[in-house]
Amino acid sequence: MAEREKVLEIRDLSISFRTEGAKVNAIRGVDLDLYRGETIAIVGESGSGKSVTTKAIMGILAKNGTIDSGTINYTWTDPDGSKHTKDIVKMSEKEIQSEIRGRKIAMVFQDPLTSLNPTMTIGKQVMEPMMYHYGTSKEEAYKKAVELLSEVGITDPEARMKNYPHQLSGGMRQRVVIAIALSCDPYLLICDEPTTALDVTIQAKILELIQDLQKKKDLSVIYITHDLGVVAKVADYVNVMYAGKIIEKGTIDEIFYDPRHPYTWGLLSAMPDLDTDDDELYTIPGSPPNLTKKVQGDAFAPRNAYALNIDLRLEPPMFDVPGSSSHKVASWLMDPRAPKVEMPASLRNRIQKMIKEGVAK
Ligand SMILES: Nc1ncnc2c1ncn2[C@@H]1O[C@H](COP(=O)(O)OP(=O)(O)OP(=O)(O)O)[C@@H](O)[C@H]1O
Repeated sequence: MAEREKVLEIRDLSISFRTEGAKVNAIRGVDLDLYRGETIAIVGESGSGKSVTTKAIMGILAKNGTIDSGTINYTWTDPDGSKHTKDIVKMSEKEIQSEIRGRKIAMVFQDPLTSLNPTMTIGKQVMEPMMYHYGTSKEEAYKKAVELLSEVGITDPEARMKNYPHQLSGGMRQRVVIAIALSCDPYLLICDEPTTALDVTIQAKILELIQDLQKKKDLSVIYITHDLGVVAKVADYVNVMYAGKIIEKGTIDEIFYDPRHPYTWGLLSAMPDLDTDDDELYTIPGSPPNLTKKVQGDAFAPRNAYALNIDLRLEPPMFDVPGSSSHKVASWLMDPRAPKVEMPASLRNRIQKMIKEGVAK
């Protein structure tokens, strides 16, 4: 197997927001790795910090946000084979704008309407980034834009170039957004709930499209999503976030078939499947902690039926799951001295079923 090439390495990232009267400690020491051609997913409930983490990578934090500590090292290889690494945290807005955002790293958001300009033709919107970042001539950009639209599955691309976003369906608009994202040949694509706003049948097509393009262009992809069904289809590695921290990470099989953190158990139990009625769906009791207050011990402890005494006092470190180099869990239950705790029987059954059906890709 070829050696894996790391493209992104986040270490100890902490981000806070100033709000009226209080500081929100939204991201509390995140470590994340991404390799070329691979896909990672960041999952977790609303407010766990998925978007803020990826926005920091793109240098688009809200004005009231500050990176308090950490590094976001991005590595790329130039056409001459030379390797470069830069810490995005230390780059100026101007550098990020010209080198990173929309060029080496591109993003696809949930709602294509918010990322498209309603007053500009599709063609102009696909052409502009190439002309801005690479100084591509208008003629060349036009040619490339038509090619890109056809590559993302838009039929009659020359006619579509003249259309405005409202003249296209939701799925088609998302294809245009993907074409724009790919127009500057990025290394890394960040997809923030890319299919949530779309019909189920269209969802599957868009995911397939992203996967095909990823293979063709050897892209690294980060998905952020609530939807574990999407994760199972696309991800190689999963990072589970809770209250601004990654609390479990591993390969797709490790997270879906051998989850260890009670929060991950909760997320998997809450995942709808074809046999579950919506009204019998499990929800994790309680709500996430207030991040304006100092979190004492394990942030999940108050919602955790398996919490130990130590969870209320001390924050758990990342434990390695024995026998795996990729599976890591921040829970005192992983300490060799902890009592042995089994996941709920209903989840165990569910996982058996998932294994049988081969739910994870
Ligand atoms: N500009 C801001 N000002 C204050 N707090 C913010 C700001 N942006 C984000 N936060 C807080 O940071 C935390 C993480 O938010 P984030 O949007 O990353 O969550 P998320 O996991 O992406 O949620 P969702 O799935 O709903 O998008 C939340 O507590 C949120 O309220």
